Amino acid sequence: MGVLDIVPAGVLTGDNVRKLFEYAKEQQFAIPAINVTSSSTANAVLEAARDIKSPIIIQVSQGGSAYFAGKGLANDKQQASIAGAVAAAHHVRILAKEYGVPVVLHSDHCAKKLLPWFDGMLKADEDYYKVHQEPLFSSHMLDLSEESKEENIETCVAYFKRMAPIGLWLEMEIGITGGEEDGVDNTGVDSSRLYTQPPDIYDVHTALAAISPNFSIAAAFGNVHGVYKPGNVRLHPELLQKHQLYAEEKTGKKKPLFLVFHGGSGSTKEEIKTAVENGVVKMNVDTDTQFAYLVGIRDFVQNKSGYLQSQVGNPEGADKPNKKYYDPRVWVREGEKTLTARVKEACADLGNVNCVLLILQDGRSIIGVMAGYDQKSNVVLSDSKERVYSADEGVEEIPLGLYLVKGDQIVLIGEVNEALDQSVDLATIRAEPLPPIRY
Ligand SMILES: O=C(CO)COP(=O)(O)O
Ligand SMILES: O=C[C@H](O)COP(=O)(O)O
Ligand SMILES: [Zn+2]
Ligand SMILES: [Zn+2]
Repeated sequence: MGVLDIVPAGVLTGDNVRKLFEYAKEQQFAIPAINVTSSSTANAVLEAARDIKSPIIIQVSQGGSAYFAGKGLANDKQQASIAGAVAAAHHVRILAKEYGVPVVLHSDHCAKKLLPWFDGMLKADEDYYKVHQEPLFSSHMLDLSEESKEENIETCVAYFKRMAPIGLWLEMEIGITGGEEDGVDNTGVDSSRLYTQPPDIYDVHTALAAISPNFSIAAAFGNVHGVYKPGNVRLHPELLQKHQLYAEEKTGKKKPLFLVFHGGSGSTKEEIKTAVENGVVKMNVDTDTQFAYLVGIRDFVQNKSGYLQSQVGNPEGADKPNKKYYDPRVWVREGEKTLTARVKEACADLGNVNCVLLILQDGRSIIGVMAGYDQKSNVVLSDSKERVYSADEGVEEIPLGLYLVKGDQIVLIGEVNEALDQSVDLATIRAEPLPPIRY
């Protein structure tokens, strides 16, 4: 049974969102939530999900929404953030079905001072509901964690009463995510506030469960936005088990909480695994995917420098045109490929892969991601480049194995007898010199 037996492809709303998260909790995997800021980044995320046949969460922050609308627009009343979020939502709604994967369409942190942005999105959801009997978005986050617990819960309850009847999921935050988020600088916050206590979580659960089961809690366990030098961030995902046990004792239900992991970038595979074991169903990743998007473009600009200095004239001749190098569809595409690869890695870390996935890497350097699906006759392998290799296209069954992506070619390095989801340290298996490290 796969995820498409549980929920349909396309943007999910209402009980389908809960069904997906319930399935994830049961099966002990989580879904990455990737911040997008443009159609290009949104498409690259959808492409990753499509390649590995996995559900995905696409989210926009308040600043990301304004960027989606265009930085040239005024945003003094959150009008650009509202319009940008709505535009992003329609874009994702139209394309999610084409990519054929379930998508949770979400808005990220909304602090008290940004509530006009939230109000604008909620109005768009209500208007959409009148026509389509479902909201525009799947879910929204409220982040009143800077305020008192009472005010935080009260605000969430008031909004949730409006959201639940139209099929919107609510994510709320209690305890503070360190680092920076839109207009809120939590870099100097007292470290005790970075770890939420079980009774506080349970108070949230009690207040929201009285309205609807469709909500999740971003509990702080030392999470920080951004990536810093090792040792700066002390993540304690094992604390999440205490929240589950506390709520379990009170409610009599096993692992009753849907938990959200903020600040996913830079986390170790072990930390991620522990979080998922303790009921995390969503992990936010922004900083690492921002960097991944840069890498492909950076490398292209560096490697093709001689072709990018003028419209005409390159190392092959003074009269050679360079259009096929400076066309944004060429160089932006390189960023999309490296972003797609990083999203697949996040999916693999979270166990959110409905096929065989091989990540070829040297330490933290990804040099290729292979997604495959082998049902004997129907092999599909993607090298996270343009092509998807499939049996239908006349490519014969491709054995499961360790592959090296070399230019447009995929080279089999070694066969593997059983399906596996794993990262492969190329240094231990390579039979030939490493290609240039791309990541
Ligand atoms: O939590 C996040 C967005 O809400 C993302 O955090 P990172 O940028 O640290 O991945
Ligand atoms: O809040 C965390 C997310 O990474 C959003 O970031 P942003 O506000 O820079 O868009
Ligand atoms: Zn916060
Ligand atoms: Zn966050």
